[in-house]
Amino acid sequence: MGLFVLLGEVNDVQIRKEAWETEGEQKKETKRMKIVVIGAGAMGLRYGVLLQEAGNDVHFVDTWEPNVEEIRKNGGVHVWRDGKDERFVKVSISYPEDYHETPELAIVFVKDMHTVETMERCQHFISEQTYVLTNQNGFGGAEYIARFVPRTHIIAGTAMIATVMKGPGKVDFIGKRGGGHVHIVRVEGEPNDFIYKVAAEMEKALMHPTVQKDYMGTVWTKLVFNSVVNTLCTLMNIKMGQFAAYKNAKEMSRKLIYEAYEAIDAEGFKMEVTRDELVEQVMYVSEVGNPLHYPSMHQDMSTNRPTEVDYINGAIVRLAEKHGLEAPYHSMLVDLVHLKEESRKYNEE
Ligand SMILES: NC(=O)C1=CN([C@@H]2O[C@H](COP(=O)(O)OP(=O)(O)OC[C@H]3O[C@@H](n4cnc5c(N)ncnc54)[C@H](OP(=O)(O)O)[C@@H]3O)[C@@H](O)[C@H]2O)C=CC1
Ligand SMILES: CC(C)(CO)C(=O)C(=O)O
Repeated sequence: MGLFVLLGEVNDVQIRKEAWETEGEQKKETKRMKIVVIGAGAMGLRYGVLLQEAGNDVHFVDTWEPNVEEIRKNGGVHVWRDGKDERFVKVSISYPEDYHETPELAIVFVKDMHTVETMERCQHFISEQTYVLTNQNGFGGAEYIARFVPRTHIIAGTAMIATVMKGPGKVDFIGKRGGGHVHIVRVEGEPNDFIYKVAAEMEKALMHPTVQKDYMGTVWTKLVFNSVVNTLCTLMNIKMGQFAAYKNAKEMSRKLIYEAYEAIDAEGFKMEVTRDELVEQVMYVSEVGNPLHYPSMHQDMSTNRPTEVDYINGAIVRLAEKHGLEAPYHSMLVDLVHLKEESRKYNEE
């Protein structure tokens, strides 16, 4: 099926099938996975709640005080689905310093630029056996984690799942239950039993995981996707569907994706999809997948926080420069986003 191929899953059908086939046995044989989620923002809560509801033992740590205090006070979080069907989910949360157990899996969902300072506060509970998973956007998260954790124990990847933090202790899961998918990949080493165990838990949580084999290709494919959608929606203050509705949206996407792929091809990354397939994916996910979503960078812009543009479009510019190339569209977008970040102070006056 066309989209299936576009989303880069075709190479992994076999791997995915195996994860499905072993799921029933694993349910019987394996105990629940002990998971700590580092960063109880939008995506941390999404993964943590879904994995908890799939039967795992999940604890959250966060450094954002109003969030920790609100969740503690209430004993859980309020969850919406596309702004509707509010429900309350009990969760346990603490500051990193107050957590002293040994998780099998730590899932990092802070913004790229906060990864190092957060990992410093978490390293006491990361044992030699702990695997650390990140599905942060942009290029950098897994590399920062590698300062604290052996590369063989880092699982990187990407999430085509949209989530919005409505305020401390309040999260909106965008998209239908079971919509979206994640790609996971070991930063170093072939897929092993542990990554399949994680995939099986994700499958139970209806997150539709695919185990990939190429770290850089996996991360950079989503990075280029975000370099179009996150950045343009943030600059224009629009939802993904509103971007897709613009008559020249496809041509704009094509220009940005082609420019990025020049640098990527020079570096030799093995991307999940071709440049034209990625153009189609941007249009499809914006139009059909998440038309009502304001991408995460937009959420940062509107809550007066720094964006991840340096890890997304900025990473493309740096890769181009490394190969003596120019990336003028992406370079301009980086400046426009930073200009908009700075301009917020004038709007407040
Ligand atoms: N949201 C999405 O749909 C998707 C996001 N991602 C990626 O996942 C990673 C995490 O993003 P996401 O979950 O969206 O991040 P959030 O902004 O929701 O949460 C991340 C952290 O930011 C801080 N924070 C959140 N909201 C506020 C606020 N209003 N005021 C002050 N601080 C706040 C919190 O801790 P602290 O202040 O200690 O940092 C929180 O733990 C990023 O790399 C993102 O690109 C990937 C796919 C989809
Ligand atoms: C757009 C999305 C959800 C990918 O689908 C994303 O990565 C984000 O909001 O940052």
